[in-house]
Amino acid sequence: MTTRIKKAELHCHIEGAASPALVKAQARKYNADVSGFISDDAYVWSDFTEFLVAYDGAASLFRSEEDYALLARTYLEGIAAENAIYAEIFVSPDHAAAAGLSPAAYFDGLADGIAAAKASTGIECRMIIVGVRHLGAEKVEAAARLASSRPHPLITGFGMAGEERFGRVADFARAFDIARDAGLGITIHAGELAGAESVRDALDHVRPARIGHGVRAIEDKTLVQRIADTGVVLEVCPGSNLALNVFPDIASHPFDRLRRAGVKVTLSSDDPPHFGSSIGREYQMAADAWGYDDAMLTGITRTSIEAAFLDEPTRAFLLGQLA
Ligand SMILES: Nc1ncnc2[nH]cnc12
Ligand SMILES: [Zn+2]
Repeated sequence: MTTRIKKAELHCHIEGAASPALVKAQARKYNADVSGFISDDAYVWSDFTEFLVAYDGAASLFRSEEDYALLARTYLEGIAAENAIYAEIFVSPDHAAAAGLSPAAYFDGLADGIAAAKASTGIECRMIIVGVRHLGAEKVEAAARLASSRPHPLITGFGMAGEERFGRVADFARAFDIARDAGLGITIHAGELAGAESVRDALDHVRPARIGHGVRAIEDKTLVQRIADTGVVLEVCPGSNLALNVFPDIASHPFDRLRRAGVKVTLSSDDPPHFGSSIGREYQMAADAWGYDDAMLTGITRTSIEAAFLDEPTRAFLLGQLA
């Protein structure tokens, strides 16, 4: 069993971490109807486009600092119970604004939840502001400018999520230049819904430290070698890739092939309750599918913490817990 392995998660959308039960409680609080995307305590969607509708619907029910503090604390205490010692969460000011929350209230609410979970479990957490690709380059640049103002000490990165098939990566290059120039860690979703060319574009135009997913790079051997040579870290989310049918089954998932090719791979759950997953389940699935032992899995956690958008003292402290 992998329960005793110390874990880390680099790729989890905080609005996507809200369980159906929590969203239903929020719906009662705000007298909202969620039957369009929740049924029998499960999210209801059949493809990525419908997933985004459910995601946005859930996000719309977190409307105050207290709501977000509850969401962050619930998620972090839940993964700490699975022996996670570190997490980075994607936070979306565009979703908060759509729910009527200012960036400051959004970040303060999340930070309150992060502090509460750290006090109760010791888990460390940092935030990555994401632009939403299908809202267009102007909105993503606005998110990058917000991130570059360094609005909260726990915000250490900038990324982009949303519909990968919208627009071209080059359209967003300026947003990433703004964020990189402000000293933020850079990650971008690529190679999930679009193929190897999406990953190549991300490397060429964004020069990220990490790529969200990146798994369809496997379609191009020279690209895999380029990723291995450059040391760009992949935030791999196998449960998400199976649920969204990026790959039909775990046997065809390229996680282990990428690792054997020298690519730095990590494990995350992306939007855990949507995909019937959690960081604990991702580690167990890796152990079951690819025969990873405790040392291998701890090595994956070490890769995550080495790639984390973190200050060095905190990184050293976390790595010390793996020794
Ligand atoms: N898997 C995913 N891909 C792109 N955008 C997302 N937002 C939340 N989950 C996502
Ligand atoms: Zn994601």
